[in-house]
Amino acid sequence: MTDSSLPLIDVAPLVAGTPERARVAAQIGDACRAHGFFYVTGHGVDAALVQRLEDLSHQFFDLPEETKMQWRMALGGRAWRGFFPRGGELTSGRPDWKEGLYLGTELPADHPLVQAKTPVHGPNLFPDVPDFRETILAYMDAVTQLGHRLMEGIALSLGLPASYFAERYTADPLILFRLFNYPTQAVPEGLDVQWGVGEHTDYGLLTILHQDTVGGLAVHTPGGWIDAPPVPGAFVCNIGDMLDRMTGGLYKSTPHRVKRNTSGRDRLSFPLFFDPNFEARVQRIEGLAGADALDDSAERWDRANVHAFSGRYGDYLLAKVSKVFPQLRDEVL
Ligand SMILES: O=C(O)CCC(=O)C(=O)O
Ligand SMILES: [Fe+2]
Repeated sequence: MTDSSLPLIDVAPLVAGTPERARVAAQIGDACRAHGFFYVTGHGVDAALVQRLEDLSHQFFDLPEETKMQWRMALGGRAWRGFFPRGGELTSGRPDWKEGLYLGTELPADHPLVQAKTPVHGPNLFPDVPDFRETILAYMDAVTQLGHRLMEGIALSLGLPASYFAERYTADPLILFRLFNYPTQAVPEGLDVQWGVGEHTDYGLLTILHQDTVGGLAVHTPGGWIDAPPVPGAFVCNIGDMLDRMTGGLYKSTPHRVKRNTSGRDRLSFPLFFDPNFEARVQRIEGLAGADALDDSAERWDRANVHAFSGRYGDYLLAKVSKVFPQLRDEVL
């Protein structure tokens, strides 16, 4: 256990594909039914790679804002990539007190999906910090591989074949990745900021998050808000709206938020969103016991009923993202 009540799961057998992975899958299943949040260790992602990404991210965020604005999101166009400044992203209409770099699977300009102007697909806007590009790409690759293994565990935990999600949704997953910096600096007078990130659920299947040692993430469990403090060497995983939708609410996408950082040190966090392919049509999994697909919109942060959604994952995502970055909506939609 950790010093919060979220479970810590050693996923080494799942990563290695040994028979003990059934036991790991059962632990993941318990966590998804109880909280939708868990920590993973034994994940095989190189600690030195994670440390290198932290060091380079500090180098980047320590640059003057006008330098970082050379890589601003407006220049990323439909690919939805690049830097956004403090207060530049909204949750439920209010600015969050964080800055970030939006990234995703690196696709060249002549890739068919980019040629077809598919939103959120394209080349990244890599800042001019030595080794940053290579480190980001290596990290996204390693954590995406982990995402495939964790989805196998989630499938097994539902009594499905390990390849269930890969066959339907994630052979070519949509990977969005963000580097966030939560500045410890005070919020300027007159800006209506309450949180580092306001309460929300994630949109897709599974989020795999590295956070540094500062802390601030909290999870809204059925029993109330609990902290998800940093656990050295562990990733925090949580399930998103599409898994809630597919499982008929058996695995809930759990609301979470990040406190404003007043620690005296900037806080870094790196969420990687492992999501269905943009074109995938999201369907309910047949025959799951206990899945009642209850409309819980009255209690949800966004008052939405995820079970009423049908269509392409990409459409769900775009509808959400345009609320977060209203200024980019016209560019992309
Ligand atoms: O920074 C964190 O700890 C969480 C960020 C988050 O919830 C998100 O980006 O969806
Ligand atoms: Fe989140």
